[in-house]
Amino acid sequence: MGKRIQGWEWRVAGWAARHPGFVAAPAALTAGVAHFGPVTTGGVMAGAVAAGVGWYRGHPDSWSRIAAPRLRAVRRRWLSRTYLGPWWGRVTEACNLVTVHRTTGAVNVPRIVRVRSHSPSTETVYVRLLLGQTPKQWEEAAEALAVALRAERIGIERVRPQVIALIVQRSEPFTQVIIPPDIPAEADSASLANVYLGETEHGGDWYAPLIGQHWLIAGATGSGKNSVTWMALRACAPLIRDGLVRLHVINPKGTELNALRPVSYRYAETDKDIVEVMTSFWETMQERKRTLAEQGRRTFEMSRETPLELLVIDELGAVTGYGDRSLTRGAQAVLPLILSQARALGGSVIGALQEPTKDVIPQRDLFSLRVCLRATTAGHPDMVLGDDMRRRGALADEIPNAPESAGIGFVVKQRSRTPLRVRAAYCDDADIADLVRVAGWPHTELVSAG
Ligand SMILES: Nc1ncnc2c1ncn2[C@@H]1O[C@H](COP(=O)(O)OP(=O)(O)OP(=O)(O)O)[C@@H](O)[C@H]1O
Repeated sequence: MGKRIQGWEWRVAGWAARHPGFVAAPAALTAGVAHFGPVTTGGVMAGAVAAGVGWYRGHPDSWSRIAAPRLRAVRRRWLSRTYLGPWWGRVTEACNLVTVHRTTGAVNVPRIVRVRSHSPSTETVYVRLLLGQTPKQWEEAAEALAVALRAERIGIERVRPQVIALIVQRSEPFTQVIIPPDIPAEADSASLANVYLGETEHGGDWYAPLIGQHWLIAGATGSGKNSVTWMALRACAPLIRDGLVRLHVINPKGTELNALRPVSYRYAETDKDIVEVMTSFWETMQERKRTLAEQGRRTFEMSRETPLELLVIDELGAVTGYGDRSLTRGAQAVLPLILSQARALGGSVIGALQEPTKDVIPQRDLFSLRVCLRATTAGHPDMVLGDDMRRRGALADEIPNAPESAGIGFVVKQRSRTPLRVRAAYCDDADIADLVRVAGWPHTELVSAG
């Protein structure tokens, strides 16, 4: 007893039940030809193809959102050998992802439930776990799987208790610099609830809220950290002009961001000025707390009386960690307070960082958007994005150190805790000048420190 395995006809029937399209399509075709004749059936099929072409030409956006992922998935699933039974069986066996029945000796291969391909460079393969398997086992095998499937990298995501998704990155999705859209002539607070930053690996736009949020951008030198900051400031430009956003800029290196000096409410480069600007930022927040209490309001609303106070810190590491003691002591006295309390009061922080070590970012979780651009060591992605993020695919340390890869990095999709590859749009000098022009006119109340 116990040596028998299921007959092949049952397995075929099971497969057909799981893939009804393979039975339904030939059946419908045969029935169509028998019933209406080959000409009519051919005509209907040609009509369907023409409708598809019409959709593709007429509404490319909805086509790429709805039809393309499915069609690409069909091609990947059935027309390349990668996910076909025999090869998939070999790959999973070689990566120790099959189980063997103790008595029958039958090899159980994890089943592919569905394939979707949201962008030409990636596909998401939904796999049903075998009894006794854990997603962790797949995470550990991700690197071997990537080699076997000839992918650049594979990320694992838990979908529901027994189903995981393999996010298979075949090639680099970002081969071109992303040009930023025009600065809006008019803007309202809604535009800061959804700031355009660039593109995601799925070919969609990358947005993040800024109001009531803090952002942390980590990346080695030359990784393009400032692009994210510039994109935020582009969204703010008309609001800065209208007095609805006030910029507090801390620029210890005195580079690039010094273009913001004319449009900053407060600007600092030297240690003394930096401490002063940060302290006064905190005082403004305390003042705001009193104002809101007097007005009997519990939440902040952006207005000329209570503008969004935006603190931009280039080189957060120098300010909180390895700078002069007078600087770091002063900064450490107020920054934790700002990070923990300013959000509700209309204060946001954007901090850029080169070396994301623990002492430099003690309050990582207070930053709601964390971007990890090219990193110099394998430990950095997890330090910025959270535990296990590198293993799940945030291979920021493998982004090539080349200008062609600048602005590429990872964020974490909060709901699924999965890394998402993104690329920030690139503002060149002319774009920055444009931003300063829009934000500066007719700015009148400048108070610059330093
Ligand atoms: N988003 C981007 N897309 C394409 N190229 C970019 C992008 N951002 C930056 N670059 C290119 O990469 C180069 C380096 O960028 P940049 O000096 O701004 O990086 P950084 O991380 O801010 O550097 P640092 O830490 O040294 O200030 C730029 O000269 C530019 O050519």
